[in-house]
Amino acid sequence: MNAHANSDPAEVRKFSDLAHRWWDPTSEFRPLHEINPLRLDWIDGQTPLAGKTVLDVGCGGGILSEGMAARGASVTGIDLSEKALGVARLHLFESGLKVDYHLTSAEAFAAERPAQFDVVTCMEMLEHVPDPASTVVACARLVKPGGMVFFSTLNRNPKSYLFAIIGAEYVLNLLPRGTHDYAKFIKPSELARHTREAGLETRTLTGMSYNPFSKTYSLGRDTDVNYLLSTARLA
Ligand SMILES: C[S@@+](CC[C@H](N)C(=O)[O-])C[C@H]1O[C@@H](n2cnc3c(N)ncnc32)[C@H](O)[C@@H]1O
Repeated sequence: MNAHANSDPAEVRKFSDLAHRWWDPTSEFRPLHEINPLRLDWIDGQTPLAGKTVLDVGCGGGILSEGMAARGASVTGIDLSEKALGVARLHLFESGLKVDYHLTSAEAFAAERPAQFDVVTCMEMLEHVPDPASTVVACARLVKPGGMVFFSTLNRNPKSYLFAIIGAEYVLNLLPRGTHDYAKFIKPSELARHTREAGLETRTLTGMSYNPFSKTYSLGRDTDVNYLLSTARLA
């Protein structure tokens, strides 16, 4: 397979165009900054990150990658946006952390480094690729047998359309218009089928909700809009 076949250049361009604002917590990337402590604790609580080798697929400017490195993991980040990776590399000078960034796709990296990582994360990325099942297979190939793979994405139903597109992009202006394409949202049952077919066993399904009054995110049982799925590769 062509290394970059499973990518939509328009999607990658969206992130490249905004990349210079990645680390501004008041910018379009504010939601990623705000959810970062929640998802870090969620991952760390299931597989302590200290001392692990971790691959962050679709790492962008490195918000999650750096968070995991700060918790003692040896982190590699991959993305297809050269600009986002440029910002990620520059930010290491500011944070003093160490992350190994590469411009490549999950599929190409899986061919190069199969079964090399204790943990793989693929957060807020699957809804931006043409063939999410292919990305899931690549993540399963990249993790060591017995290792964990973590995903997060957006559910597909009328409520998620209302909250994630109308609410976030048109009413609250949390995200630029056009950030998300409803047709690419993925139901938990669909993601669970992709992971099962890739040899990954489901561990936990957790919801993430935004409260527009307190302007805070929280994890919980409501998987209607944003959700996180943890899986383990069969040993
Ligand atoms: C919403 S950002 C999420 C960044 C990061 N995972 C986080 O949650 O903080 C989506 C990222 O996926 C990247 N991306 C989109 N399509 C990709 C592909 N086919 N392969 C690798 N990265 C991709 C974009 O360039 C962007 O950096």
